[in-house]
Amino acid sequence: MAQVVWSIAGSDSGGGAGIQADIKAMQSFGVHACTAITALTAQNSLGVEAINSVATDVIESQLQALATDMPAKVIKIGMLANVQQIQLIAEHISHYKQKWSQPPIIVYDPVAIATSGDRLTEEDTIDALKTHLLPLVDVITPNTQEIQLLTGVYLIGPDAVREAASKLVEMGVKSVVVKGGHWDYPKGYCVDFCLWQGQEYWLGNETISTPHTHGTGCSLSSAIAACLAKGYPLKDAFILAKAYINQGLYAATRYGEGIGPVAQTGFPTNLTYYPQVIEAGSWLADELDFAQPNPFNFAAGFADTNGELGLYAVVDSVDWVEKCLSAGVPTVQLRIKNANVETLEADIQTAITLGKKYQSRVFINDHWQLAIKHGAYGVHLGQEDLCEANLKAIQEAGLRLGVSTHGFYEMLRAHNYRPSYLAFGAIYPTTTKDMTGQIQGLEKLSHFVPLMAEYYPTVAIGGIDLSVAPDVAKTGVGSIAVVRAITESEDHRVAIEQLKACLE
Ligand SMILES: Cc1ncc(COP(=O)(O)OP(=O)(O)O)c(N)n1
Ligand SMILES: Cc1nc(C(=O)O)sc1CCOP(=O)(O)O
Ligand SMILES: [Mg+2]
Repeated sequence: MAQVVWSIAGSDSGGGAGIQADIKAMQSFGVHACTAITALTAQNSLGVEAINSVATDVIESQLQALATDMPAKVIKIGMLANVQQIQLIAEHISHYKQKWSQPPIIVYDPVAIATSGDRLTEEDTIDALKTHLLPLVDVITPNTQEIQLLTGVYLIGPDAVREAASKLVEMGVKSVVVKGGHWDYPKGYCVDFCLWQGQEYWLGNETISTPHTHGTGCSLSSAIAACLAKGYPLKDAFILAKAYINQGLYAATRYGEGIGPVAQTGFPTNLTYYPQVIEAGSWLADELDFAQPNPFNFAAGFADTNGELGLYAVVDSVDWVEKCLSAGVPTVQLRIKNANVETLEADIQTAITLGKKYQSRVFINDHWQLAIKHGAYGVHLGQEDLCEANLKAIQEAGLRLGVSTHGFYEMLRAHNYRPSYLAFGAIYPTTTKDMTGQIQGLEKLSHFVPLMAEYYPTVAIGGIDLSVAPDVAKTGVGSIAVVRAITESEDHRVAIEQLKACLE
């Protein structure tokens, strides 16, 4: 059954923003949208002609009907027309947070000013928002004007964005997404910011040239709400919502004489629409003056693997490397954790030699210095390793680079480095490694693969065994990486043959 998401917002008679946009955006991400309407605006593509706010008892009756039968996983709040409405909504949200067995996640889009420049709320609402609503908000999604209105910080650069976001956190908001659509900094680019769990995330793409941007704010926050309801972490919801808006801007058309609405298309399936993760070392990061801890850290474009990797065994000893290679596994990774310093280098050297003997690919996990020293086929690195490893040295030595990813954000971050392959995990729960909170499932895998398969060999890892390998293979992923399905099998040769057959 689809997850339920509520939108508490105003109706846009022009059909491009407000409740109308929210329902369409939520539907695009496969959740069920319920609504409580706060105002009936009279709008068209030329602007706002009237705001007819809904009486608080009428709003309350809508909330009551929903709460008794269709509680929401996520509640998106948009336009609140006056102080009475803010107080009413805050009281109800506070009650849901305390009383519901699963407290809802609150996404608040502080709709104060429409894209047309028209004000949508009464002047005295700002204080009421700060007092009553903001302390209940999990994710706030202001545009640059709205964040200025709420915090008094004028957004002249990235440090000002950070400062404004911190002020919102001081006001009680848990996470902040700042929409850069009106920012134009650096010139010609649209840069967005997210502060989540104390970490900052920056996304950027070239500004998409269209006048038809009506409803982008509402749609972005609704897409975020829908993705949160689907279980995506905020950093992934942020990326997906941004890609959704970009896709919609490319397809936007006019319906009246003025500004047309952003098109409401489906789940973004083309990498062209996805923003770039802005990281130290990249051109956009330099423009934004990001500090770069290690100059050697950034390198893009690694040697290729000449095709998909097939069955991929991840093992922790030279003995297992040889057993897998001799049984016909085309790709093997030596993954030694808590290494014995006395034997580590010899083990890595032997594994590399075995790879050459069997003319198969042997990747070395983590120990990139030894992998370079002994001429390995490739190294496999995790996301944290990307900040520490000398990527330039790996690239210049001609080693292949495989990178682990867990979700959309990490996938796009890895894409900055143009590695030799991308691994997606953990697809299923596993006992081999603690992957709490990082289980992706088949639905997400089936989004990752078509996005990336055109550019990289793809690998699925985590909890994969013979019982699920055929389903995993159906996503089109080029390789299945396993630990226990081989090392804990009764007969590794039989297991290897059966797993290989799933990929054929
Ligand atoms: C093929 C493949 N995919 C993912 C991983 C995990 O790598 P990493 O994130 O570096 O974690 P550790 O393996 O080091 O615990 C992998 N090893 N192989
Ligand atoms: C080493 C590893 N990395 C993962 C990731 O998702 O990055 S999951 C994983 C463990 C895979 O072991 P098994 O096949 O026994 O479940
Ligand atoms: Mg590692």
